[in-house]
Amino acid sequence: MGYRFTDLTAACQDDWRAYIEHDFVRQLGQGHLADDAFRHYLKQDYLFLIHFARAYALAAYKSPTLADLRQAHEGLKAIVDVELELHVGYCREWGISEQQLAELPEARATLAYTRYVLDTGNRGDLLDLHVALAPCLVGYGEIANWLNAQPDTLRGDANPYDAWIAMYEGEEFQAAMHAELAWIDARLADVTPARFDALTRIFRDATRLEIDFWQMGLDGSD
Ligand SMILES: Cc1ncc(C[n+]2csc(CCO)c2C)c(N)n1
Repeated sequence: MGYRFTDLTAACQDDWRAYIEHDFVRQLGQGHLADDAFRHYLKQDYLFLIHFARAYALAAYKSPTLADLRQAHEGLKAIVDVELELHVGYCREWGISEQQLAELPEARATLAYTRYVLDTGNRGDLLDLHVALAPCLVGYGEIANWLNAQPDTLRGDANPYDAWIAMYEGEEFQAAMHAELAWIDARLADVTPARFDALTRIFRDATRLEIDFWQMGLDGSD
């Protein structure tokens, strides 16, 4: 007993590295990711964010305390009022209109990942749901930090994806990531080994679905 978040990543180290260091991420960092791969990713990510907002609404429903309810409410507001607006603006810069976003067919990788998270939250409790969301929240912060540690990562105007890296290395996002880590660490401190194994399965599934999401971007698959 006395588990921490790092025990989850350690328990599925190969999948976690395959997610953080995926070819999509490497190519984005080096600035030579194909435009169309990034556009496909951006479009599907719009749908992903909508379902992610629903997952925060589910977290509100699953909240046993006022503090948890407030946290879920803040997360939902941040996605609906800020992130989705930013995303729509970012898509526009990449030539994707709001009309196009509204009419998008959902790719299988998006369907699989988002519905998996919602189903896990429905079946389980608030900790199950947070663990299903963790690869998304914590992973993107770690990806930005990993990219910054690579000598072949290109920063500034020379890299068309610089703004993407900047968003996730930014103070605000990194602070949200650390708050989530602290929340999960506090909950994991007193789970049993059997419960930790069950949470590890959720974390691994969600991490593998993140890998599929990157691969969908590279392959342009629907
Ligand atoms: C497939 C996919 N996975 C993770 C993220 C990152 N992300 C989405 S919502 C959110 C938290 C916002 O409060 C974060 C970090 C993404 N955009 N797309």
